[in-house]
Amino acid sequence: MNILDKIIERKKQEIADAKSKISIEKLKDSEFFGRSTFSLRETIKTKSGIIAEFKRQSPSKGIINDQVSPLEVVSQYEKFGAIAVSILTDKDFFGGSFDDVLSVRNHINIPILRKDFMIDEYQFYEAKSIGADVILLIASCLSPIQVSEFTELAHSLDLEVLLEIHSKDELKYINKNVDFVGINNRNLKDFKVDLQHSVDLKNQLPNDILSVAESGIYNEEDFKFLKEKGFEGFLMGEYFMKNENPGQKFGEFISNVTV
Ligand SMILES: O=P(O)(O)OC[C@@H](O)[C@@H](O)c1c[nH]c2ccccc12
Repeated sequence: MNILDKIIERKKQEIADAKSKISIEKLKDSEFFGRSTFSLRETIKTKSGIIAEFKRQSPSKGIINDQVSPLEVVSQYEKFGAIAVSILTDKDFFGGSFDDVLSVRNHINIPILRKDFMIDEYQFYEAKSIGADVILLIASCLSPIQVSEFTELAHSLDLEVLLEIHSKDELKYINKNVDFVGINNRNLKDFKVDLQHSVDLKNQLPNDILSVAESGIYNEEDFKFLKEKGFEGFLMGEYFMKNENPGQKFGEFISNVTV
């Protein structure tokens, strides 16, 4: 069984447990449920930029950084000009939690992407209840019909949708309602990173779609290469997180590239 299958199997269990503890009606009582969200789409339409990620660990890298708090990191991401932050909420494989989002929501004024493996409607209500603005749909975990139904549900909750694809076969998941298409430079099944593969795929996207280059951007050259190819957004985590002070590292990086 590949790692993605393992994650999904575990996720199903986790969702079943969560549902038995907290009903959707209860999630709707959250102080964040009725808030109006920040739009990443509006920002990215007028300026490209970096979505900076808070990630403690990953299945491919093990522990990346478990010494820093989400608040200290994402506050600096915002201060130095991230257009949004991404926060992993998967616990077992990425060391994240809902608290990581909850603890920063009232302290930053840019969109938060709840980064998780979305496979059930329940998770969209969860995302809304913790104060997320954007959710990720990973094509390789879903069917095209699920992508279109989940997109509708997300929009009804005022959440924007980043659809992640990795291969040519997944182009069929794109529908005109998704807000952005992310091309993952990393293959989630074997963790290989290939930037050229992403550029080739980008060239096959519909013209009017906003695109985000995701993962494996490890230096300024990688960034410039992808920027030149026309991506509007850049999702970066490990490169910042592996430092003692990820926010500071982000600040240095962004001052050395043209976003
Ligand atoms: O840390 P990196 O290589 O900069 O990657 C960030 C982000 O793209 C990556 O965490 C990611 C992209 N898609 C995902 C899906 C699930 C979990 C994680 C991810």
